[in-house]
Amino acid sequence: MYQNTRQNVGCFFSKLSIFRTTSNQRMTDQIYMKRCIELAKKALGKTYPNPLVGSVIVYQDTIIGEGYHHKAGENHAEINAINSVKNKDLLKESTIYVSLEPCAHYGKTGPCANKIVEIGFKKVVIGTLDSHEKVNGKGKEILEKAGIEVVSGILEKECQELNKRFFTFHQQKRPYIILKWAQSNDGFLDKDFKPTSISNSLSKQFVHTLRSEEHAILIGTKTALTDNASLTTREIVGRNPVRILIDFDLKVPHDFKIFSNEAPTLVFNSLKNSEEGHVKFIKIEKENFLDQFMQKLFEEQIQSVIIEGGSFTLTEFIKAGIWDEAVIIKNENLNLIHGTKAPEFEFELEKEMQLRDNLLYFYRNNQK
Ligand SMILES: NC(=O)C1=CN([C@@H]2O[C@H](COP(=O)(O)OP(=O)(O)OC[C@H]3O[C@@H](n4cnc5c(N)ncnc54)[C@H](OP(=O)(O)O)[C@@H]3O)[C@@H](O)[C@H]2O)C=CC1
Ligand SMILES: Nc1c(N[C@@H]2O[C@H](COP(=O)(O)O)[C@@H](O)[C@H]2O)[nH]c(=O)[nH]c1=O
Ligand SMILES: [Zn+2]
Repeated sequence: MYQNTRQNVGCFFSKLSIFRTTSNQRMTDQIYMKRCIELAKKALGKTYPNPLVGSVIVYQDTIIGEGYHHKAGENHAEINAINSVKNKDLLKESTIYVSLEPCAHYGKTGPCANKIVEIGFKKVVIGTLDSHEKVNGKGKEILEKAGIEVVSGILEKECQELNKRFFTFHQQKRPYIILKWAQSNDGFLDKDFKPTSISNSLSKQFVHTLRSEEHAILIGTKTALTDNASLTTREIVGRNPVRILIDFDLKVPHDFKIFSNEAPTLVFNSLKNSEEGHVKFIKIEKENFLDQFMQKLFEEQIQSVIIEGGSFTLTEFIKAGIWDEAVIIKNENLNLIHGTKAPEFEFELEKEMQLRDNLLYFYRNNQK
């Protein structure tokens, strides 16, 4: 009996130590995965239509290589991480961490899963599987079939959040939609229907950063006509998003800033289909507009859109429930009394931020 108890206690402690080792390993994996996410984010806004991916290579608890995907057409994260390792002899004894499942298809570069097998890594740790139809578990399968130990789902939620645009695009066959506007204390977008500066210079820089992170930016006809908006990221260093204009009757004159050669522009209209330099006109019916629009943006491979207004355009998306995030900038010291009313928007606040006298409210659509 005493012997049995000792055996049971021994068994309990050995199970506990296995549990401790596994949970320690999981915590270690999370630390390296966090670094993969950090690396991937360096290319935020620059990889379209590709996802953001980061990778680190670990040999005996030391990072010996790091890489991330910089731009579509260039090396994938894993390849950049492998290339960064000085002593390639260590690779066979190393673990490669990657925030997204290694690819299994021939795109502009060869499959990373094959490269990992060819090198013969000891272990692969994956953040999240890739729902892109060309990968979707196939990368993991290649690795496992080659006898490599694969662990997946490390910081899975964070890795999915990292590629929220990419996943929404492939799973829902539409771009990730962010609504954004600035309103006065009394709820107006402008004074007397004329362009009005509501946000301060810090918010403006913040908005230009948001613009640089998204694939495209959208405005409606009236905003283009009233504001002569350029929709660039000139307040910061960052890429200009693709500009999208809804202009059924092609009312916006060709010499307006939205047609400048600083970025490509897509004009959704009811008159013509044509490509004129960096401006593409896409014909669309008014009926059932939003569904058709989402489909056409999917065909154009637009992965995310920040919608900057005006009120009519924003409200159409809010009413249809087609949005993923919203950012509202409020200037509480400004009353405009008369003008374009801000969209009606009553959703649960996720977080807020203060930039001098501007309050920024952030929302996420949980009702999709
Ligand atoms: N403070 C802020 O953050 C912002 C302020 N503004 C201000 O807002 C004002 C303009 O806003 P608003 O008057 O609401 O106009 P919009 O800029 O939203 O333009 C509305 C027009 O766009 C076309 N359109 C857009 N979406 C759709 C759709 N889903 N279906 C059909 N047609 C569509 C229609 O054109 P058509 O009638 O030709 O068919 C519609 O009349 C401006 O004064 C501007 O300065 C604008 C943006 C942001
Ligand atoms: N007035 C206003 C905004 N207006 C938005 O910015 C667009 C102009 O962009 P750009 O031509 O690049 O300066 C304009 O058409 C409208 O969509 N945005 C804000 O953050 N705060 C503001 O106070
Ligand atoms: Zn790859």
